[in-house]
Amino acid sequence: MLRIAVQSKGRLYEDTMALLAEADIKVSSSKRTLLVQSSNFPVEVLYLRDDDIPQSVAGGVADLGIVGENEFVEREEDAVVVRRLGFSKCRLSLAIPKAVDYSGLSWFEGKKIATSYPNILRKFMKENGVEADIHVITGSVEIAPGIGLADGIFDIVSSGSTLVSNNLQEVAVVMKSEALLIANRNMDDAKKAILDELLFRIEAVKSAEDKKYVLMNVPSDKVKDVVSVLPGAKSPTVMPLAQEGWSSVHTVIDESRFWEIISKLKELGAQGILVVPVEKMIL
Ligand SMILES: Nc1ncnc2c1ncn2[C@@H]1O[C@H](COP(=O)(O)OP(=O)(O)OP(=O)(O)O)[C@@H](O)[C@H]1O
Ligand SMILES: O=P(O)(O)OC[C@H]1O[C@H](OP(=O)(O)OP(=O)(O)O)[C@H](O)[C@@H]1O
Ligand SMILES: [Mg+2]
Repeated sequence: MLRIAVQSKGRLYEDTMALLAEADIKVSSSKRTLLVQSSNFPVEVLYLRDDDIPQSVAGGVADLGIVGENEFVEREEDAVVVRRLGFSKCRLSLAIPKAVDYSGLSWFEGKKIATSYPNILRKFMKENGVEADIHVITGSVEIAPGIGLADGIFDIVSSGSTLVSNNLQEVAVVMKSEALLIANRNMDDAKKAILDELLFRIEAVKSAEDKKYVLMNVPSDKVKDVVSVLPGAKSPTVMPLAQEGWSSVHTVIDESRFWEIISKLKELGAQGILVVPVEKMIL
């Protein structure tokens, strides 16, 4: 049995649970139980605050964890990054009041910066030869300059709307972050085998993300032209239709490319185009 540490609620929770569900790993998300066994896969989920996930994995309380890169780097715990998961994308940035005329990093010399990420900030400031006064607070960082608690902040930015509503400007991006799957260094072979199966499933889910299965009817004399405008496909499937002179063409493409080629397909006489989501893909 593998134990996987997951955020109990917050920004990571939903995408993490969705990933497990797509990998067909059933776990009830009963809010009061902190340790829940899957009913159809040898894992149990330990629900924690995200701050505690790196340490629990490094120390072996959990075998695996899903945590933001920002939190993992900040905690400086020793665990293996097994896979980047592509969700909860954000960045850690320095921001200062909008009214300030920013002159570059040296502006922060001697200034007070509020943050929940002192280790990352300290390292960055040291590398850049700036001495600042780092003030640690655990939340509501963006209001610190407005209430006179600090001159600037170092915090998570995604859309930037929290900065805007607090009259702040982003002046430097220090690191980019996304959710990571991390693992304890000392898993035994039985646990590694379960991890391999889990990774196989995650791979299948991630490969299918944004992929569409496209089916269309094409005049048989245009099949070659249609195939030549279909991007990336290894080799589309071409089948005769019952109606003579027509063929059915099937392929898998990136959703983003679909809109580029749709008009070309129509020009070539493709009809009855169906676009179907792909759930899993084993390459
Ligand atoms: N606005 C955002 N957009 C995208 N990802 C984000 C955003 N805010 C946070 N994250 C990512 O999600 C992680 C968890 O954020 P959340 O705000 O839920 O943390 P928290 O308040 O510390 O939760 P906890 O109660 O578990 O300690 C962050 O460490 C970061 O990696
Ligand atoms: O750039 P934005 O899109 O505005 O996102 C950034 C904000 O999102 C997070 O907070 P969250 O909304 O999770 O609330 P919290 O402060 O309660 O953690 C983070 O702490 C920032 O404050
Ligand atoms: Mg936290």
